[in-house]
Amino acid sequence: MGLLVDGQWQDKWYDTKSTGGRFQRSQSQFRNWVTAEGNAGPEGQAGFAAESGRYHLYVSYACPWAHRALVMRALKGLQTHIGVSVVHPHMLENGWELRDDFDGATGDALYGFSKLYELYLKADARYTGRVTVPVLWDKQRETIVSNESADIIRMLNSSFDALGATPGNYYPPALQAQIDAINEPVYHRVNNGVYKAGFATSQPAYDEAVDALFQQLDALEQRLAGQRYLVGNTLTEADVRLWTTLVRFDPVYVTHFKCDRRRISDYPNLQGFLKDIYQLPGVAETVNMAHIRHHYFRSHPTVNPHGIISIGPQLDWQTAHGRERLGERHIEQ
Ligand SMILES: N[C@@H](CCC(=O)N[C@@H](CS)C(=O)NCC(=O)O)C(=O)O
Repeated sequence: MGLLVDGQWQDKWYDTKSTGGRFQRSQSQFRNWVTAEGNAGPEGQAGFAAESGRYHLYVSYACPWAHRALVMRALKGLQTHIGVSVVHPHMLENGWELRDDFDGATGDALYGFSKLYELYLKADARYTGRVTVPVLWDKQRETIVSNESADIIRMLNSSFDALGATPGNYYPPALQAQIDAINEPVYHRVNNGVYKAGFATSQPAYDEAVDALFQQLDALEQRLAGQRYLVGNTLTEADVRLWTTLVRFDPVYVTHFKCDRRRISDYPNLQGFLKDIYQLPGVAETVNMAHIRHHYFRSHPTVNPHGIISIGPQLDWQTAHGRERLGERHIEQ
């Protein structure tokens, strides 16, 4: 685990001294936007034109943020238009490594780099910051379009439709306010909440994070009692964003990040929701549990010094979820 400082790699764990033991996630820095025609992004970001074969995703199967991008790529049927390189699950002194000596890890399909930070340096030789996945890479300009998953999934959702993407709008204009409203607490209390609990280095920091996490999961359980998805019966990006954390919860976060008040399998509605999305076409193939479990248990020596991988629960997400009773799934066109 480390970061680049003015183009130099430094092996450093997260600094929680100045924040009372609280983990703070840094902001992503590459924030350009792929649009259908190459026009500017929604907030004026530099535009890159959508073209088949031009963009490449660097992901980790372990990472919930990168997983969002893989799910959206599958829902939109973009597998033939956007290639993928998968990092090795262990993230240690060199950060993410582009090795292929673990089933499912591909190495670097474009440059043969062995470390992800080399790709960041190709985009910006003096980059300062963390070296994270996902990365959306432009093979034409040889630079990073974006390393922010929240933005990348919106680009995949809407910018590639003219190239023959699978129809479906997971961030439709009429629902954007509702999607944004639920994304906010889900991000802070759940997606990032599990990390805040797991990486806390003081009791108050941990207590705050787990309290907020389980309050939010309880609220989501209630919300999903009367509707199939987070925004009515329409499947949206908000569901994808919650789902990648739920998938990792019972097999990893309960033990490794000490999120052990309840399991997702103790929440009937969240568990049904998890299965419902898992069973969508193309989605189960994006879940690689060996990468998920090896990554977390082996990559955080401050949390799990001996790297023992726990036995873990038996998961059965292919069985009936019963969520049809709440109504038919709607996908906005
Ligand atoms: N805000 C980013 C966060 C991405 C992120 O933090 N990814 C983690 C893996 S789960 C990572 O690459 N961490 C490496 C590090 O922090 O050095 C996004 O959503 O794209």
